[in-house]
Amino acid sequence: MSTIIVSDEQELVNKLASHIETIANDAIENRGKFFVGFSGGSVLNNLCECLQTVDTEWSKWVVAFCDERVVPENSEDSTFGTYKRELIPKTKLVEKQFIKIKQGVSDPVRLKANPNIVGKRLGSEDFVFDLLLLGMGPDGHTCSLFPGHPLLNETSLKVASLTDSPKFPPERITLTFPTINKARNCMFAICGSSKAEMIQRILKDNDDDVPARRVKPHSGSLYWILDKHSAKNL
Ligand SMILES: O=C1O[C@H](COP(=O)(O)O)[C@@H](O)[C@H](O)[C@H]1O
Repeated sequence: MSTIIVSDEQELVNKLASHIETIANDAIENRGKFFVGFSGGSVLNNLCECLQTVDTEWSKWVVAFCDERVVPENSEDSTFGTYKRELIPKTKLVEKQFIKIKQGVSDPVRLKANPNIVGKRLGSEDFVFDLLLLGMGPDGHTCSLFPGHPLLNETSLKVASLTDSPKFPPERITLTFPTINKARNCMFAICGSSKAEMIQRILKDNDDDVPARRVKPHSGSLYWILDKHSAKNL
């Protein structure tokens, strides 16, 4: 595991950019494509900023989501919708490179079908993400895997739906730990003192009750890029 502590958000954005560029270009050189998972929440702004400086073959990228909120694409809560508005116009990524969920589906039967659609697009049993770019909430959740939620213990589904997210909106689709922990690289980018207590519980107290602490790639690399405020208790 690598823990990288930087002085401010701008430095965090620069570090993210250089790590993403290295991992993406290595994947493209060795396997011809780069499979990456983007997160929502505050890390989305850091990613939209840093990706504009990355030097890569954009056409080789395939982008999925670590989690997505089941809301219409034009909602400001839609993770894909926000990347569509904030990132696509500023890079050479195009919409068809994104593996999206069916947006705005709210009835439980169709919602349950959504993970299958996403799961199919993620390919065969041995599908592996090259990189998951992860955030963490002040309660320690990552993706849409919340403290105490039964999905923390999911062992068979690659992608799951939930209708009881404690954070708005309640209906979401999320990668599960079996998929997350198969990734070649998992990279958290965390800013702000509201995350300091959870960072302490994860990196100092080794507290497995915190969902983000359960990100432990089996044979991949784990990075925590922290600003000095989130790292203040370490
Ligand atoms: O709801 C979500 O929250 C987490 C953390 O977001 P933050 O705004 O507290 O940084 C995010 O990683 C996840 O993708 C998102 O759907």
